[in-house]
Amino acid sequence: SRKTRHLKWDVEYMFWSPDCKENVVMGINGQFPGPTIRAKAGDTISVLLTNKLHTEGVVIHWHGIRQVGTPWADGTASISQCAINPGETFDYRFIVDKPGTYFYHGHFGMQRSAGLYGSLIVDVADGETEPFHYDAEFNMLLSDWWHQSVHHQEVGLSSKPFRWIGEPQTLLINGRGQFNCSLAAHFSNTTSTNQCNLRGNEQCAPQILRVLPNKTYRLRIASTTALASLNLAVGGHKMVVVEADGNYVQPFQVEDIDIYSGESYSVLIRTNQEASKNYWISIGVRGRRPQTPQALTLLNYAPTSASKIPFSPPPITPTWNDYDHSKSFSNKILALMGSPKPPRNHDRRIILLNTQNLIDGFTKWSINNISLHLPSTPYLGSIKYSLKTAFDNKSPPENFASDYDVMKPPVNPNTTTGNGVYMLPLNTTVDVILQNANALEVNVSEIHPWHLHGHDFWVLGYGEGKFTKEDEKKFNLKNPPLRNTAVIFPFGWTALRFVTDNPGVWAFHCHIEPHLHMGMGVVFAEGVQHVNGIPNQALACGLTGNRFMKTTQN
Ligand SMILES: O=C1O[C@H]([C@@H](O)CO)C(O)=C1O
Repeated sequence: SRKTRHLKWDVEYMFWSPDCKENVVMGINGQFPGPTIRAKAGDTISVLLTNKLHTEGVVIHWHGIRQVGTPWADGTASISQCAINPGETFDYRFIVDKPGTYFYHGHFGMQRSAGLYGSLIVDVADGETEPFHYDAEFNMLLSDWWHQSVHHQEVGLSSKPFRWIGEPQTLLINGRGQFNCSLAAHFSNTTSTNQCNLRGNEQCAPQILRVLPNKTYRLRIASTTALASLNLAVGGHKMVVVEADGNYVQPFQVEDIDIYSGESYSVLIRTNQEASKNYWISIGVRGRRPQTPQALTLLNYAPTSASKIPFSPPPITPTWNDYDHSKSFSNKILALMGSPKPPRNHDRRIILLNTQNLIDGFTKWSINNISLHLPSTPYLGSIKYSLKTAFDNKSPPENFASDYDVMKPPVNPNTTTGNGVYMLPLNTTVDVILQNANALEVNVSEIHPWHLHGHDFWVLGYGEGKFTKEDEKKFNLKNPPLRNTAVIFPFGWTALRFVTDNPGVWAFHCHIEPHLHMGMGVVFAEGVQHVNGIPNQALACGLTGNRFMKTTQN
């Protein structure tokens, strides 16, 4: 019984107190985070999205949904569609074909950082079952929050001298965090932290996970952070990881999980601990020197009162730069037996060097020495209709200079902007090697979670230093996990493989919002001549606007 789920959404700015301090957030239908979409695999989602912002366009990306046959609904401004103007409505209509834990978010400017996000949960189709058992589930959408407005942040990032956004003030769980107090001040040895005095009905009050003893719970955890890499632990409870980015994985047990921006996991916990106690769920920052307190909430065993403080302090986040811990977690993620396997060989290999650079003194990120600057006409229309002046037709480089030292800052940090695309013919197997490098400062290389639109890819492996031809011998072709986001570790590389079976124009970028703003992404155009039925409204701007707005359907 496949059905179409019709939703009507208004996007607007509103006052909200995500971390007990009032601010302006982007909300949907008066809610922050936006409404959770719940559907069954095979359903069609139709979101009639009205832009109620007074002076800005908006688009929404359905993160992890491949948009097979509907590339114009991917919600990427300048890539798959024109931004929706104030007062206008766009119908996002697409099929959710695979069960899993997903989310949606703004993909124009830094609107995701401004709070434009929500959860998208796809259950198995009627008559199907998940390959694991659980009694009930909870949904946890993780994000990070700054007090400075996103406009202020964008101007700082685009200024000379560069002004970095710094670390977040607060981590949020389902849009809720505490800035000026702690739920666990009792356990703190500093007196500067106040114990929170919340009634529970505040916008910043934590959502408590109420559980029954001796049951199995599925925690659906997704991260839409603007910057922070996170680690999550449940005091006194082990977790069994069963899903990653909407794909089943070989179950494995851990004490804590790392989750990077753009990723999602399902973990199972068994409520087999003493039922007269409560337990902390704690989330802390990884990969960057933290200046943000842990996010906390409670696992509350019925019938114990939720106001009973746990017996033990919150689980401690592993040291921020303990990358061995992170790598060990990443290497445990393997596809569940029976999952689709990658082709044995690749047709094309694209190596992408990630560097921090300067353009006329402005700080940028570049891929093979080009910092992405999106054109005003969306690629989907300009490629489909061969509007050659819409963007740079020269293909971007597929590799970088062989003498480049990834362990040192760039010898010549100067670079240029560009908007060229990688043209990918249909039905080819593409390998992408993401190569990390030293940033502008000596001995600094950062984590970058890379997200691909329109596809899942197989993660064939991670390695240290510069990728060499020898490294491909170590690729996992047996049970590599399918994902839509994969991290590159400092001074390392990550190898991905995917098959070009989905006509459209797909962004592939660092999911750290300020890094994308600074140019850290590329664009793949895949069999665009096979795309038919682009709604007029998706192209009503730039050169396609001039050309096509008079006809009814392209
Ligand atoms: O893009 C970034 O800029 C800063 C720093 O490199 C310069 O201030 C930082 O930590 C980033 O991730």
